[in-house]
Amino acid sequence: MSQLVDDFGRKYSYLRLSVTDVCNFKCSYCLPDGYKPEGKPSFLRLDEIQRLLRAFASVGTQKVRITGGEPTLRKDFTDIIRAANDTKGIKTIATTTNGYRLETHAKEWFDAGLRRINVSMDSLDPRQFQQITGENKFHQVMRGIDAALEAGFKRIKINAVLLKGLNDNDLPKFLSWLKTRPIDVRFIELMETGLGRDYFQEHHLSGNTIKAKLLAQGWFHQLPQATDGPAINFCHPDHQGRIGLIMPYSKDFCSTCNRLRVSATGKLHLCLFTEAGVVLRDLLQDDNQQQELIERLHQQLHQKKATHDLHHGITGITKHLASIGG
Ligand SMILES: Nc1nc2c(ncn2[C@@H]2O[C@H](COP(=O)(O)OP(=O)(O)OP(=O)(O)O)[C@@H](O)[C@H]2O)c(=O)[nH]1
Ligand SMILES: C[S@@+](CC[C@H](N)C(=O)[O-])C[C@H]1O[C@@H](n2cnc3c(N)ncnc32)[C@H](O)[C@@H]1O
Ligand code: SF4
Ligand code: SF4
Repeated sequence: MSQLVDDFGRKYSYLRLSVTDVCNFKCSYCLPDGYKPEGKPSFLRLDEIQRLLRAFASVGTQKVRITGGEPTLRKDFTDIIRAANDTKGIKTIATTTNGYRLETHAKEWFDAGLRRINVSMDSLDPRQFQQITGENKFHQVMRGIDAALEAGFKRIKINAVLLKGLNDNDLPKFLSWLKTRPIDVRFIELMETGLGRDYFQEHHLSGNTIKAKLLAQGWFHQLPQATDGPAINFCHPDHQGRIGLIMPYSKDFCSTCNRLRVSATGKLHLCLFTEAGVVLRDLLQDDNQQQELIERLHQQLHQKKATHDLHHGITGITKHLASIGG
């Protein structure tokens, strides 16, 4: 079956699958008032997820990231990992989590086939962590990161959204933390979403400020590897860990886009900031629908635009990133 390619020649081998919109945190840049259900949610069932993964794998998807909301809130989270692991063609199974269940479940997930974990940790100061996430769970998440390293995860990525006036002075703490740990800390530039224009204007900070500090302290830019995500990575001979910068407002950020998203209710999002989701769920009900599903995917790829429109403040239907998993 042929690989998914868009009209700009970009190939899609990475699926970000959201499995729930629900979240138990209240991150100030994402769900400041907590998760509010819109009607009765009906998220993809395990059998629908299996069919979806099979179809994506047959058109070249090799990596699946399970995200949310908070994906680990799903009771069948381990079964979802297993389903991905059992799908022929899927080579890497990853998740992005706020980490609150890592301490108790890291080993179980590793044994089910999960190999990459990205944990959100916006501050290394417990009080500021609580101020940003609305939860007093700093120590629990930290223990979870240690548990994941012990369980066999080789390198863990930490996501910190760069927030002017909140965590913009935390770089030294992060640097000393990863001196002796195989951890990649990635600073993500705050992205504007439908719910957050005022917040964006108050807190957005360019990743270039971090870049200048790193270069001045002997960190150097590591050449990107084929499997790298959108981060620009920096390393230092005295540090085991690395620093990454995700700068979606930088020039050419989208030129290497290799990812598609499916929402928790089974809609294909061609871009994180798409104007509309494409229903796939009607074609996830029976194994006999696989060919039709694959054709829909190929057709839709022609609609994918060259880049997002964030520079013009156009955020599409993405009210907050919990609705599609970042
Ligand atoms: N604008 C934009 N931001 C992205 C994209 N992919 C990831 N990000 C941002 O980076 C954040 C962290 O992403 P992760 O879920 O950790 O995944 P990743 O950076 O793709 O990680 P790897 O697969 O490990 O490279 C996301 O929540 C987004 O905020 C993308 O395609 N476009
Ligand atoms: C939406 S969350 C979903 C997974 C999980 N709940 C977590 O927090 O890791 C995925 C990532 O999106 C990031 N994120 C959320 N809103 C963002 C925004 N407005 N700008 C940049 N990153 C954002 C979070 O920091 C997190 O690392
Ligand atoms: S960033 Fe993740 S943990 Fe924080 S509110 Fe959004 S979905 Fe929840
Ligand atoms: S913003 Fe859209 S086009 Fe750009 S890298 Fe992200 S998903 Fe791809």
